[in-house]
Amino acid sequence: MTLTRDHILDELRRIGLPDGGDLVSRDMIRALGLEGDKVRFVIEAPDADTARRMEPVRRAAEAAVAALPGVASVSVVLTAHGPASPAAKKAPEGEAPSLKIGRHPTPQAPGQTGPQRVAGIDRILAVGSGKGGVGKSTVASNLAVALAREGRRVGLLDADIYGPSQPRMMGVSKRPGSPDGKTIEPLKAHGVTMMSIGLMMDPDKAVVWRGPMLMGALQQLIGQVAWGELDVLIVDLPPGTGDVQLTLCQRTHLTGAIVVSTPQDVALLDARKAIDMFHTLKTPVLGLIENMSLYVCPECGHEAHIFGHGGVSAEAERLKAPLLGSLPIDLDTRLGGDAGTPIAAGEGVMSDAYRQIARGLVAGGMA
Ligand SMILES: Nc1ncnc2c1ncn2[C@@H]1O[C@H](COP(=O)(O)OP(=O)(O)OP(=O)(O)O)[C@@H](O)[C@H]1O
Repeated sequence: MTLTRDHILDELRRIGLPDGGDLVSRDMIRALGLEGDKVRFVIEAPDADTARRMEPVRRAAEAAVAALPGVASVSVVLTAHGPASPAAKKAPEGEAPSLKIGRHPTPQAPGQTGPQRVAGIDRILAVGSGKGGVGKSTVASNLAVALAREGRRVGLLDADIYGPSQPRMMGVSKRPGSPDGKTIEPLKAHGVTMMSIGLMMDPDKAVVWRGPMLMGALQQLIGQVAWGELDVLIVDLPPGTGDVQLTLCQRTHLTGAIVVSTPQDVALLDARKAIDMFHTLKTPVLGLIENMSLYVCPECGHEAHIFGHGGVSAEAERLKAPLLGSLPIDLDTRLGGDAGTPIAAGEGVMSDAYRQIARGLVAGGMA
């Protein structure tokens, strides 16, 4: 018999807690890892006092899992879901949310199957890319700002759990508040209601979440943030085809996905994988955006196709999906993103380009 996570969880269900329930039913197991014959996991107590009293439980859990056939070593760490750090308490928004971001996802209610709509949000657009660094987050933030300038009620959710960049790009750093400890108050920037997983985490701590915790975090960010009434929510996905994409497409009713790519072949190969994933998950691909398509020399006006030319439009044709726009390499786009003022918030050629993409989406009923 091959050892699986389910075997371990079944064993942990037998470990009762002094105040009722067991380690699994009380949702205390985190980061359960199984590598060959080595098992490791974390028991997360609700507070430090409880954690101190739970040392016998930790030992019992360790012994129980060590006794399973096929287990050579077990490492169990006991931690507490502590109060907010003093730095967070000092945040100008008042109390930091006491929400536990990264908990396990809640199962769908009986009778609920397939992707669910989110109350108050008319459309959800996922912005994805096959490869990192192609400008997906830049496009997501600028598109959000351009749509807001068209009078749409726009939300921007930064779901790039491994490298959230929207706080920097949109120029927000406040920790969101949670007056009732249940809902998270989003922030507002450049006319866009926004929330980023990056605003809920300690920026100095590495993220070590595994699949279920990522899914729980995403569920919370969509369902527990007080988005209000939105015409469109733009979700900035992590690059590639991982758990976040899968969860979002399977659990949430999406209007569709927009895939950003640079024109060179390697980026396009990865973009194709992302597109295939959306097709498999039955999420309509609404169109492609080519980023960094052209460089115009500011000195002499010479045009250079640094990353190649025509690849994204050919791909769009092959897919029978529209090419929503082509955006050149532009220094001010990069500077604006780094400074927290997306280029689409100002005036000029790039802002016009984003306005045109935004108008196309509105005209097509997609935003
Ligand atoms: N059209 C552009 N012209 C110039 N710089 C750009 C352009 N688009 C994006 N950039 C810059 O390229 C860098 C990467 O962009 P961005 O973070 O948006 O990519 P990403 O695909 O979201 O990356 P990741 O997946 O790693 O989050 C940033 O510094 C951004 O300012």
